[in-house]
Amino acid sequence: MTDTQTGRRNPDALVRRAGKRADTRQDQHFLVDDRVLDRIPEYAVEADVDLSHVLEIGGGPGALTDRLLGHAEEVTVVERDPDFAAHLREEFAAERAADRLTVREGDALDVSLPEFTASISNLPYGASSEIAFRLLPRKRPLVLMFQREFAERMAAEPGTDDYGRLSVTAGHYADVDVVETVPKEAFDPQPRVTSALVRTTPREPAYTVPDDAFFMDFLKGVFTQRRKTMRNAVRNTAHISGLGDPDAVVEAADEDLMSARAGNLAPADFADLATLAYEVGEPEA
Ligand SMILES: C[S@@+](CC[C@H](N)C(=O)[O-])C[C@H]1O[C@@H](n2cnc3c(N)ncnc32)[C@H](O)[C@@H]1O
Repeated sequence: MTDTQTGRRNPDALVRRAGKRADTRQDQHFLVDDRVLDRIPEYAVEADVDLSHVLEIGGGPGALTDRLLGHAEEVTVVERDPDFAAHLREEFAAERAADRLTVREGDALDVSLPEFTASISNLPYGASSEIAFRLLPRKRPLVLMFQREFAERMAAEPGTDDYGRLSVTAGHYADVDVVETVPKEAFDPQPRVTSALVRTTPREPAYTVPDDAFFMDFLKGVFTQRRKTMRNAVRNTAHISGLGDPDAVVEAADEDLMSARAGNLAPADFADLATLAYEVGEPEA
């Protein structure tokens, strides 16, 4: 199981030992490239991230979990597949690592997440955006594997085609760096797409918004009308943002911002606008 030269568990052997075929409908594409696996936690170490309690979403057979236990004091893994959750508990039970590892069987979109100091994960790509929107407001450093296009949208700058709700949300909470592109060959079974690792560093202080949930809904609304002026987008998407009086927002907001399109505004502009909208636009309670 353990490579005697590197002291690392062999990911292929872990997959075999899990005694289960990967189900790609559940986004089960496992990392089998030792060099990539070794580098992932290093991206956190080189940024001086506090690794006292690392959250891993989607542990699978445990090759990344093994690396995380090599760096973190405590690791919590959330895994939806009951067989892999049981496998992870068993795999590390015999080791001293067992008392540093908590396995939570469940869906990362609805299990309660512990207080963590960082999240390092090779995510299920089908749930990337929901998981990112769940993790970013926790304002903790993240090292996450995504589909490459998703990573590029997350890091996109205003005025580019890739810039959207995801870029604004990510840029609102954190500085975002795409630190590595990972080829399909690093996984088994191979995904159809190229992957990329993103590191986010929380902004301190973040731009403040009065209510995170309202902010997310406001962004969702105006970006569904990204080709319209903000004036029209704010008015037309009140059913999404929950604004009772969108006209009051348009009246009170800066003319230039209302004449711009969502794709050209910076994260700080959205924070200001959402704050104003929350104050004067009668959002749903
Ligand atoms: C891309 S694999 C990564 C596995 C392992 N960490 C690795 O790097 O090889 C994603 C894992 O997430 C699990 N998963 C899929 N959807 C999930 C969800 N909604 N919540 C929690 N785990 C999920 C899958 O069962 C799978 O084990």
